[in-house]
Amino acid sequence: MRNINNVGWGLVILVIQVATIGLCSWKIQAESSSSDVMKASNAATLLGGGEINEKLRTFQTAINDADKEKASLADEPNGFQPRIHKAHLWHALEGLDRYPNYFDRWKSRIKSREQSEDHSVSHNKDSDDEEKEIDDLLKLEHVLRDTADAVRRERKRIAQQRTTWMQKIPNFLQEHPQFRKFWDAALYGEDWGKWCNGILHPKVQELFFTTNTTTGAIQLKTCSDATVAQVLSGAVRVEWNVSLLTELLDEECSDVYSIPILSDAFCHELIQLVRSLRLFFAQDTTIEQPRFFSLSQLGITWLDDFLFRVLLYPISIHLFDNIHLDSYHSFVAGYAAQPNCVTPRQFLVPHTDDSEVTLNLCLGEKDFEGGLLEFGPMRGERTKTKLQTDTVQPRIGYGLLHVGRLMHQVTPITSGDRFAYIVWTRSWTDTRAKQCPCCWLNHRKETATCICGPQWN
Ligand SMILES: O=C(O)CCC(=O)C(=O)O
Ligand SMILES: [Fe+2]
Repeated sequence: MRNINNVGWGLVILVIQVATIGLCSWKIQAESSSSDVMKASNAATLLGGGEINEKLRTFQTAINDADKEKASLADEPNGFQPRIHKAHLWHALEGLDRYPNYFDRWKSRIKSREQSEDHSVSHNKDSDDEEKEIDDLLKLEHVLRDTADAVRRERKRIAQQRTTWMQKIPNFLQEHPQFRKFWDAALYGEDWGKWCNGILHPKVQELFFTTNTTTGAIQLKTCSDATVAQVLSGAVRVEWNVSLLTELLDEECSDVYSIPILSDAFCHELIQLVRSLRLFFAQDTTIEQPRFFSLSQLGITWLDDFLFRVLLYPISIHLFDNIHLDSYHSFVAGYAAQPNCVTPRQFLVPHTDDSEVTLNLCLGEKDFEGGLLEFGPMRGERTKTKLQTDTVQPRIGYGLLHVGRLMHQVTPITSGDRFAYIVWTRSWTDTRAKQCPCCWLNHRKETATCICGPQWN
């Protein structure tokens, strides 16, 4: 384990790869090229941003086997299939307002195909084309409406699921009154002393908090006037200075940092809570069972708020090249050699997370064996293809911070139970906004086959 001081901050900065033709640069490029064309030619003949955007498409319908079935269901004389080809949907969404001639691309193609297919039939081609154009617009509208409906249905399902779970909590607390404090709203508004009492790891306590010599109140060092409620709600932002963080963070392996967060005792209490909740819910056959519990979704939001606002948000700014996180999702994952409903995993395959930055906080239990974390290369980097054997032994109460793009896996657990409190965070302004998500997922470096690439624009 290396102290972060030794590696220097230059090395810890994650270089986010920006796609050669990222969305933003693509827009700027398209606009400036079109204005050049506008100047050089007769503006009246150029519609929708200039001829560079109105060039004839040479799109070939190339669909894989899985899509063939769907395709056969679609009544497609002209190849415009926004449900199947995301490029069609993308261009219609991005292009319609800026390129009013969008559908003419397809119209011209249909026209030439029809002409070459049937020279003998003589009917009014212009009106046929117009019908197809309208047909395409309707098709697009249907796809958009169906997608919006699916999103609405999913949101409703999740909201109902949460309501059902929340309605069960009073019964749970009647059976398990010892867990009432987790739902105690007073924790939000009270002074920081409560945080130091039993919840936090002593090292965090010592470095993050200070005692006001006149009032005796415990305060957060870097914004001493802020109350717990102000910080947890995001009304007051926490900013950690580099020297404080260097004292607290260790680099466990390349691009993975550890930080002490929770006390052993509190980790143990959390495990008891999760175990009891799972067993309580499992008795109820009338409700949909969550695979993993998210404490926030069950009404305990203060812990996630604390992890996000006091640690993840301010630390990511320093650690991961000025990433500004804006949302989070957390869950507690349980592992055992013989998986069961409380600990459904035995190991975890190599993967990357659906997150910008991940916090992986080990809760224990004590003495579990196996369940090591192995970290590999960054997704999108071609150079290393095999998962490296950078192994990290999770420590109770310690969190590991890494970007979601870093490959990782969990080795099989051989004895005992292992629980990890995982927080996935997202940011609208970082990797996902700068790089085409599809290229990112497919390790694609060249843009030739990307719908954001030049041949499409
Ligand atoms: O259990 C762990 O330590 C890792 C879990 C994880 O990577 C995940 O759920 O995405
Ligand atoms: Fe993961």
